[in-house]
Amino acid sequence: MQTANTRRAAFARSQTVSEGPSTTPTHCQQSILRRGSKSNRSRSRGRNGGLSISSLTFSQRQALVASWRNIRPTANSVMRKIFLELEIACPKVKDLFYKAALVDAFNNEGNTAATLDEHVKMMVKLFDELVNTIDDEEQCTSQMKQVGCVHAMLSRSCGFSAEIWERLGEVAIERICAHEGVIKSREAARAWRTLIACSVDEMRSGFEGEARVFSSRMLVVPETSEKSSSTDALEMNEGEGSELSQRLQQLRIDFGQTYQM
Ligand code: HEM
Repeated sequence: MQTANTRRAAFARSQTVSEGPSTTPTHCQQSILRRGSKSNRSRSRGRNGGLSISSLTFSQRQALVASWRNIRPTANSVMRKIFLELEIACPKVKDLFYKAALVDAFNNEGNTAATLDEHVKMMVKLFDELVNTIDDEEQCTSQMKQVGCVHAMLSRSCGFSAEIWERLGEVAIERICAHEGVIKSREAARAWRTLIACSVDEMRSGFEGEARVFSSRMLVVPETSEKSSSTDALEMNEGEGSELSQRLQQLRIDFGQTYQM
C-alpha cells in the first residue's frame, strides 16, 4: 500500500505551482505557460504563483462550461485527434494502443480493452465530470489523480513515462484552445489552459506515486512471477503479485464507479 509519506510527497508535488510565488512550475506547466499569451503568462504567475483549479475566476468557470457545451457535439473527434497527435509525438503511445487493440481482438470474455477508441470515450467522460464538478476542487483533483494511478503498472512493464502526460497536456491545450467553441473567448482559452495543466499535473503525480509503490513491491516478487505487462500482472493471483493486482483492480473499480463505465 502507498504510505502516508508517499501520498504526502505526491500531494506536495502536485501543489508545486499553487503554493506561492516562490514555487517553480513543473515542466508541463512551464511548457503550457510558454504557449499562453504574454499577458496570460504574467497574470497566471502574478496572481497566485501558478495554476490551480481554485485560481479559476467565476467568469472563467462560466466560460469553461459554455465552451464545453460548444465542444461537446464534436468532442469525440477532438479527443481522437488529440490521441492521434500524441501517438505521433510519442511512439510509445502508439505501441501501447496497438497492444491494447491486439488484446481486444483476442478477448472473448466480452470486456473491452483500453484501446484508443475506449480512451476517446473516457476522455470525453472525464471532461464531462471535471466541468460539472469544477467548483469542487477536491473531487476534480481526485478524479485526475486516479487516471494517473491506473497507468502506474505500465511504467515498469511498458515504459510508460511521465513525459507522456506532459505531451498529452501540450497536445490537448493546442487542440482544445484552437476549437472554434473556445477560440472566440479569451476567458475560455485561459480556463482550458488552467484545467488541462492541472489535470496533467495531477495525472502525472498519481502515476508517479503509484508507480513507485509498484516498483518497490516488484523488488520483492520472485523473478519467475514477473510479468511483462500490466494486463498480465492482473493474472497474478498469489503472493505479492496478488496485492498488486488487487490494488490495480480497486483503482479500476474506483475509476469505473466514478465514470459509470
Ligand atoms: C496519455 C496517453 C495514454 C495512454 C498511452 C494510455 C494507455 C493505456 C493502456 C495501455 C491501458 C491498459 C492498462 C492495463 O492493461 O493495465 C490503459 C488503461 C486505462 N486508461 Fe489509459 N492511457 C492514456 C491516457 C489516459 C487518459 C487521459 C485517461 C482518462 C481519461 C485514461 C484512462 C484509462 C483507464 C480508466 C484505464 C483502465 C481501464 C481498464 O479498466 O482496463 N487513460 N491506458
